[in-house]
Amino acid sequence: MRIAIVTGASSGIGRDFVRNIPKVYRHLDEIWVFARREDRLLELQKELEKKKTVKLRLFTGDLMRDYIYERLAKELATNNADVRMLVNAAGFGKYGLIESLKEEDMLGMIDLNCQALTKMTLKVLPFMSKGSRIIQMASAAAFTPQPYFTVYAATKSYVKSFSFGLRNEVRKMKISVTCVCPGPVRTEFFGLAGEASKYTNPRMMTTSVHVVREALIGAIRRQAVITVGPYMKVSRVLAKFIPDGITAYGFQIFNKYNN
Ligand SMILES: NC(=O)C1=CN([C@@H]2O[C@H](COP(=O)(O)OP(=O)(O)OC[C@H]3O[C@@H](n4cnc5c(N)ncnc54)[C@H](OP(=O)(O)O)[C@@H]3O)[C@@H](O)[C@H]2O)C=CC1
Ligand SMILES: CC(=O)[C@H](N)C(=O)O
Repeated sequence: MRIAIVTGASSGIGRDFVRNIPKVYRHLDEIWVFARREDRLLELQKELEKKKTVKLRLFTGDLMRDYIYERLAKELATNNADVRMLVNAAGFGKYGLIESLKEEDMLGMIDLNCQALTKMTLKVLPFMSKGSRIIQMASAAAFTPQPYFTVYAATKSYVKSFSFGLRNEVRKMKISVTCVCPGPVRTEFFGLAGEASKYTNPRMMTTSVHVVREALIGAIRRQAVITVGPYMKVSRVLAKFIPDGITAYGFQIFNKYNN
């Protein structure tokens, strides 16, 4: 069975991947979608049923718990799955001073953004074959440390580094890995992130549809990294030349100025 797997499918970027993957992969049998909110996944399933594009198989549950990977491992094996595309889009960020954030949220970002993404990749990789593609959602926050988004930015640096390392390891299997680094995107992310939206320039905001389009084009071309939008492209170049200490200090000043 030829499938795609998408985490974070109940909203934002992940949901738009599910809507758009069938346009570029026309011979998929199913897309397996992961998120905690079953009502959202059922809505998406109905939407795709109406369009008669591809069947969705729902994996409702928490990616920070083991049961979801146990079910996945069983279903991959029993369905003789050939995973053509894996998209790791589940993630969250909490903005604020370290001492004001809850420890469980900070550790949760590491668990979901890094550990769950890694676990999903490791579980799925043996079921991928020549020509398969992996898309990892990082962020422009991966380019440099960001005070007040400290843990979130650190998790995204991990995703970027993991993606580059993995890309080189799986090249011999003809599997490609693309790391996607958008700036701010208008999704539910900012509803959960705390005050992050207060410091976000609306002109820099883009849509999840735009991010997904760029990501899918980049993945088809087997690009290593996709930086979405002109501001983020400039940030990426600057981050290569300006020492981390200076950019981190810049973020801190900017946020103080806004307080
Ligand atoms: N929005 C932005 O500005 C940017 C986002 N990104 C990254 O893109 C990715 C997608 O973000 P975006 O679409 O904006 O955010 P959303 O908040 O819209 O979506 C997050 C998704 O992750 C899922 N999720 C969260 N926690 C868990 C969990 N414990 N187990 C399973 N699923 C979970 C949510 O589903 P549910 O709640 O139903 O479980 C939801 O489907 C993230 O990795 C984010 O860091 C990168 C750059 C910019
Ligand atoms: C939330 C994000 O990841 C975004 N790149 C930002 O820094 O606002």
